[in-house]
Amino acid sequence: MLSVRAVNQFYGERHVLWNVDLELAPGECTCLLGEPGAGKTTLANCITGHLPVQSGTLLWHAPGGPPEDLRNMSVARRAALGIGYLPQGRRLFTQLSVEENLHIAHRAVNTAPRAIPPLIDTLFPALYAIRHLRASALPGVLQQQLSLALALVTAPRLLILDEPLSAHPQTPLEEMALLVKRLVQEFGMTILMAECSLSFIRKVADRFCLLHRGRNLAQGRPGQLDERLLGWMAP
Ligand SMILES: Nc1ncnc2c1ncn2[C@@H]1O[C@H](COP(=O)(O)OP(=O)(O)OP(=O)(O)O)[C@@H](O)[C@H]1O
Repeated sequence: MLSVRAVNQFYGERHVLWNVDLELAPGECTCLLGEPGAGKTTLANCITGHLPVQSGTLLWHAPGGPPEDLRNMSVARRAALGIGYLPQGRRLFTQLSVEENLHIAHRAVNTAPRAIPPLIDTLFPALYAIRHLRASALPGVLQQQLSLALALVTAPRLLILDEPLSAHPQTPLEEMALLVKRLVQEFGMTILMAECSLSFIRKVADRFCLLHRGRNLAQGRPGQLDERLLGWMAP
């Protein structure tokens, strides 16, 4: 799905990602681990196009087509290819309705007629039922569902989630884990998720990639996670 090779990124003079490699296989959930400041959000932003990379390659593998280099593509073009992003923190238009928020997110990558895909109704029936209400009028848990729905409304092939548990504190771990598993198993999405909760990672991850100070420290299956590497993580 996506091959990240030898990616380096700087903030000014500061070298933040050092020759990072990451291979995302289709239909798998890969968890990106690392201490605060390890570079997880930076890597996510390099993939979505919100940050440029200084060197390295980002190859997108579409079924049946040649690999495409993402580096010179805009955020919108990458989103149109199928990269969805749920950043940390809620980004809603609070004065607009649920439906208007979804239409804006949908239209950002799709000029097709206004329509909310059935995926949203299926995953978030309570939210869909009150889609005419203003986002500001929703209780916290439904605002969190709406921010998730905004990342999903384009039916991405690769969904990048930046610390969804801490960004959605009112959504219980079990519920979030169930959602992630449904996205992978029922809707065939590939997921890259920055996360710090080990118990959550063990529930949903097919693979992990551990960053430390911007470098790949280890990659593999969750069963290979070495507890000695993870002393900084939440249990
Ligand atoms: N806009 C910026 N300008 C300069 N330095 C930055 C910027 N954003 C992040 N950094 C620095 O880059 C490094 C990597 O930050 P990043 O946010 O990618 O880490 P992270 O692993 O996502 O951390 P967290 O778990 O706290 O979100 C950190 O040292 C951080 O201070």
